[in-house]
Amino acid sequence: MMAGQANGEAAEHPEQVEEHQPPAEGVPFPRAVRSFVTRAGRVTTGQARALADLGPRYIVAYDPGTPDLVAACATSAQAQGKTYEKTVLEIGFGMGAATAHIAGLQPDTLFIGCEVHEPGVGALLKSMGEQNLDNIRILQHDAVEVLAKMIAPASLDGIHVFFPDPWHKKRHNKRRLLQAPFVRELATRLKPGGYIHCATDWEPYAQQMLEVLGAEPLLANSAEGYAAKPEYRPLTKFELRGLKLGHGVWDLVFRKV
Ligand SMILES: C[S@@+](CC[C@H](N)C(=O)[O-])C[C@H]1O[C@@H](n2cnc3c(N)ncnc32)[C@H](O)[C@@H]1O
Repeated sequence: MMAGQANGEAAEHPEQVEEHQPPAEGVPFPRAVRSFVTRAGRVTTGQARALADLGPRYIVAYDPGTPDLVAACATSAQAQGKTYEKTVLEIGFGMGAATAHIAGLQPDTLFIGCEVHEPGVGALLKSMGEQNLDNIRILQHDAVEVLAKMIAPASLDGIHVFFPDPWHKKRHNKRRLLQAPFVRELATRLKPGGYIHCATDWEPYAQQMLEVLGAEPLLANSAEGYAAKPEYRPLTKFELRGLKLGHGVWDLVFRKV
């Protein structure tokens, strides 16, 4: 079971989808290989209403003609009289529970969330409306492309990747998001001193994260190995249930040197 399912995501598991095309050498994600599959999932009435009412204000269109999304967001926020101290990118926010929680704790930080699953986008917008949150922008697009085309070098204060799809089966491991070439790209987008915080409940993926983050010369581990869970990351219902059953969760926090 995966983290997102406890939040009401579609039951269809991405790893049920076969993928036959091999990845090209040295390319983070050749277009034949993506870290996600487009899942069926019903948009609820509340999510649809949030998409219609709040989407126009908070959803940012994917546009490779905007090479510095952080600056563009800062400019449009300033036009509305708001200045943010920091900008954090979250990749794969699922239903957005952690995103909304952290955005509520850190009102002076702008959170840019990428998620491809439309019910998740609707769910986060709904939470934003309910919690009166203004400091989140959403891209409903592949984060790999967003990072490559829209995030300028050294523009982010932080990156969150919570419970990325683990792609358990050996033949699917190549679809994991956190691999060396992509980690290098992530690191280049951080400001010096900026951080990347990853969490997973799948130990082999935790080990892979530790290995690839640890091997990236632009990053330094903030802990000896795995980190203690930072207070801002909430425990999801799924995670609490897993912890009660004795399942592990691993957090990793690395800083740009
Ligand atoms: C296992 S879920 C975890 C969701 C959430 N972070 C949580 O902790 O509940 C992983 C999410 O990442 C999204 N995802 C995977 N690859 C992505 C990509 N390249 N760009 C945007 N979203 C992606 C999936 O759609 C899915 O919702």
